Amino acid sequence: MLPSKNPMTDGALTIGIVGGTGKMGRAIFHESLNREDMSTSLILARRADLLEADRSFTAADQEARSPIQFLTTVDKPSCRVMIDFSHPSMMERYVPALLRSPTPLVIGTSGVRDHPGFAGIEQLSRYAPVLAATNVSLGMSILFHMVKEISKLMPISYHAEVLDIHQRTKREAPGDTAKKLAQTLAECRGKAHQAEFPIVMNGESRGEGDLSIGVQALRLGYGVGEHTVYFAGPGERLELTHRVFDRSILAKTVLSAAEWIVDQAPGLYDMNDFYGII
Ligand SMILES: NC(=O)C1=CN([C@@H]2O[C@H](COP(=O)(O)OP(=O)(O)OC[C@H]3O[C@@H](n4cnc5c(N)ncnc54)[C@H](O)[C@@H]3O)[C@@H](O)[C@H]2O)C=CC1
Ligand SMILES: O=C(O)C1=N[C@H](C(=O)O)C[C@H](O)C1
Repeated sequence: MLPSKNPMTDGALTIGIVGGTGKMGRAIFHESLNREDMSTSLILARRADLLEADRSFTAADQEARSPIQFLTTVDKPSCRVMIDFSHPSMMERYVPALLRSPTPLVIGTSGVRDHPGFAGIEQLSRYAPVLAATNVSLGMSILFHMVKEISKLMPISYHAEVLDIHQRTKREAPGDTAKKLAQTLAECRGKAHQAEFPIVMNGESRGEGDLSIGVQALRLGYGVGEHTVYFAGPGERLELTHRVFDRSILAKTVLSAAEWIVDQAPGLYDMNDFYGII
């Protein structure tokens, strides 16, 4: 680890941001500037993104309390905790370094669990604490809890569907949260009714007695994220919606989660562990 030479940052928790050029990465960096007890020491991104973002990075560097390393590959982590909100392909650029020098990690990038690089994350979790966070919002952790409870009560004849709405440029459609909501519905409804509830993407018209759980995605506009779980039966429909209005609230939570994860024992954690939700 690089020692801090700046009295302003001595004792501060140093963070590395993978995907620091992206919407979440920038939000996390800017929130870190509001934290006296934190300091960004490393930003990892693709070369093209670093070059494109050159001007704003110069400004970011000037705004920061200590010098930032801008890297395309990490050889030795110069941070106490790494934070990854990027693309699954980025894992190969820093996970080997974290394995060599076990370093706590918060990873919120979508699609990582389906990527071969996740084996490295699982390996890392044997030596350092890792928080793999599909969705960092408190409201979303509570929504998952509600979905589990409602699934026990909802009759088998009621149809369940998930709608995922995100900004036009989001890469995944549907996203990880929507898929995980559908999996949770399938598991919990399956257990409650001793039946199989298949998951279908972009579900078309189905028979009334079809138990499948459809997942739909809309990609439009510039907002953050919105998920709705529907339960519909004769003459009624229950809708549970979670909306994020501002990325800065996600970034604040990520920093609190980073602070939390450094104090945990090695292992793979999720946001329920952070929030203390069973
Ligand atoms: N867990 C959670 O609560 C949240 C998760 N996310 C996830 O975090 C990730 C980043 O989200 P945003 O910042 O909105 O995305 P973005 O598109 O604004 O930024 C993506 C970042 O990844 C980097 N990158 C590296 N390789 C890439 C590739 N092959 N293709 C595209 N980008 C590449 C880009 O340089 C950039 O820094 C996504 O997977 C998103 O779903 C976003 C918000 C909340
Ligand atoms: O890309 C995003 O923005 C988000 N992605 C995550 C997902 O799709 O699960 C979480 C959140 O909805 C924001």
